[in-house]
Amino acid sequence: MTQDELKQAVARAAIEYVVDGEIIGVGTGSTANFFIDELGKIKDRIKGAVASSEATAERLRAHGIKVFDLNEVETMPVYIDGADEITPQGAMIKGGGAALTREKIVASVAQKFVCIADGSKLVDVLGKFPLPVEVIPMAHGVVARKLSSLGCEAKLRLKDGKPLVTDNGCYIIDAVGMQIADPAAIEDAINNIVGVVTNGLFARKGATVCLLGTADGVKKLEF
Ligand SMILES: O=C[C@H](O)[C@H](O)[C@H](O)COP(=O)(O)O
Repeated sequence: MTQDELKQAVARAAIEYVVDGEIIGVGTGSTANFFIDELGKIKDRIKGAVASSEATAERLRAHGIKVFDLNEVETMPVYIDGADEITPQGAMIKGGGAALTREKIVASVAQKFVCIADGSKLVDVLGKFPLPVEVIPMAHGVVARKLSSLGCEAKLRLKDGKPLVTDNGCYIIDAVGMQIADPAAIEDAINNIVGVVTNGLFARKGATVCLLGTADGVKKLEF
């Protein structure tokens, strides 16, 4: 099976977690996109969705799914999203698509986080994938220096030769080569740097369930 077929398989399997008549939290990225396409097929069963990015909102609307502003929603039963890395304990790195802050916000409102990922995303220790850190633009230099002092190479993410600008008008610094033996401690330490909006570690509130696409079928990990 190709990686896309594995992503499609977990996207289909995640439909089981959709609660009829409710608002569903929807993530960002290629796996989440496959999920949105599946959600489109059962759109009449749900009230709508909260999107974790402008790209996701656009794709949801293209399927005729109503997109709610998070400020209109107090709680939702489930948030469904991909990950860049996930451990057997449910801690994740997210933000390869620069949507980490909105993802963390929407996930914080959901009762359950269902992570959908192809098998290549399962790792024993996080950190091979560069850790994304969203920063206030005027602070990117000082934040990069402080990140470097934590033992990584801090690289400003570029797009077409210019700093990539997130949906929140901020920049992303990718922390390359960070040793993440204790994800919760690193998540807190980075979030405490002045100028950081948030970082892509989901350790404090990680996944509740992970649907992992493998050659032997979809495996379910519960945390
Ligand atoms: O900002 C992007 C998100 O955190 C994605 O969920 C993550 O990068 C995984 O994306 P993909 O499903 O494309 O591998």
